[in-house]
Amino acid sequence: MAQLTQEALIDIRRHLHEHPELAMHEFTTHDYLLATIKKFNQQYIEIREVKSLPTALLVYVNGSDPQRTIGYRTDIDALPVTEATGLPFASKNPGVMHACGHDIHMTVALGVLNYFTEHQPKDNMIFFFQPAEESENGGKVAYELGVFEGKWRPDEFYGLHDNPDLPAGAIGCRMGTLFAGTTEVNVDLIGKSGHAAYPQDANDMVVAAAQFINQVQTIVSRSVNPIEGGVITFGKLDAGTIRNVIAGQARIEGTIRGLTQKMIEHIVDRLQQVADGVATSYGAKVDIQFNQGGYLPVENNDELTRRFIAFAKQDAKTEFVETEPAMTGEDFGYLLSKIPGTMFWLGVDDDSQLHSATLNPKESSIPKGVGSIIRFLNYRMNE
Ligand SMILES: CC(=O)N[C@@H](CCC[C@H](N)C(=O)O)C(=O)O
Repeated sequence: MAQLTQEALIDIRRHLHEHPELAMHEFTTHDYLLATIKKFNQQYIEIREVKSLPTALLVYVNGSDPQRTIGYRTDIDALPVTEATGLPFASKNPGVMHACGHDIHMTVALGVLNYFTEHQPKDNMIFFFQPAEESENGGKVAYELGVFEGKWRPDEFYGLHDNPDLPAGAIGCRMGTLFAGTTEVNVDLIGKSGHAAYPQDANDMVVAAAQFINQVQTIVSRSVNPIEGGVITFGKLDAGTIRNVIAGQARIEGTIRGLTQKMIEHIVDRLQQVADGVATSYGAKVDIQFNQGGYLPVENNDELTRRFIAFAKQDAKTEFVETEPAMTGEDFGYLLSKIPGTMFWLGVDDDSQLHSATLNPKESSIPKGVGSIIRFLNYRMNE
């Protein structure tokens, strides 16, 4: 196959968009990526599958005169969101949608890989198609399985995330922290169910959950330095079965965000205190669990990011935007804690936010993103 045209890239993106799959279940996505890559020029590449992480895919590109190995990562999973875009290529998997733009990420990665299969790079390259970014931290899982050992360990790692607030195709980046660290929180409240008419004989966990949620609202407003900021969002609450039975149990699921590990730990401590307080005042069992997994703050490496930004600013065809840190999380933070690198934004110009059922990234961002990344990588390899 020759170099992919813009039309071919759009077809790829639409196919991926139509067939989204949840974290660690990206089997048809994996097969489609593999089939697509097998159509590329195989002369310089080696494709690798990982038995213990079956939806992951890696591709090694042999450089012509390698000084280093450059890694490029894309995530491949989708979200449990019911698509409401009305697009002709909307999701065919009910209740699942590429609502975070990973279809765009994969297409850009394929575009860049395809270019380097046609134009042998100077340095070696590794393309990592990573499962499970939205949950289950596929990047950390891969690292801990030893996927990046030996020649498969990049010296430096790059990856992008789409950004609806930036113009289509623009590249956004910053020195230091790009994304927050996140920690998942699950709270189980256990009291005693009973008849709606006899509250004195029951222990109502709807009321306890409401109290817990209300009290938590004071953590960020009263216990967090406003200059540093933090987020606690509960996206899910389950309690009770019917209007006239007092709920003996409730479950709350949420996520914490902070730009430093210290802030995350501070919020975790305060949540534990609020949970203990609600347990005491309601005579309930409140079990709170935290899981950070690989969602460490995304810390861009100074030297590599300075070079990346310098390139983007002077490249006439790249529109560069210096961005603020964002409270979105990314398990690329874990990989960047092990291997130096840079994460950056690709603008996709849309009114809908990430994780929204109406997210509709502008496809013109794809060829622009592919072009900017190829030019950056060639600059990096040849400076
Ligand atoms: C880019 C993006 O939206 N990433 C996710 C990462 C989720 C991390 C974890 N599962 C959590 O919910 O805390 C995000 O929600 O920011």
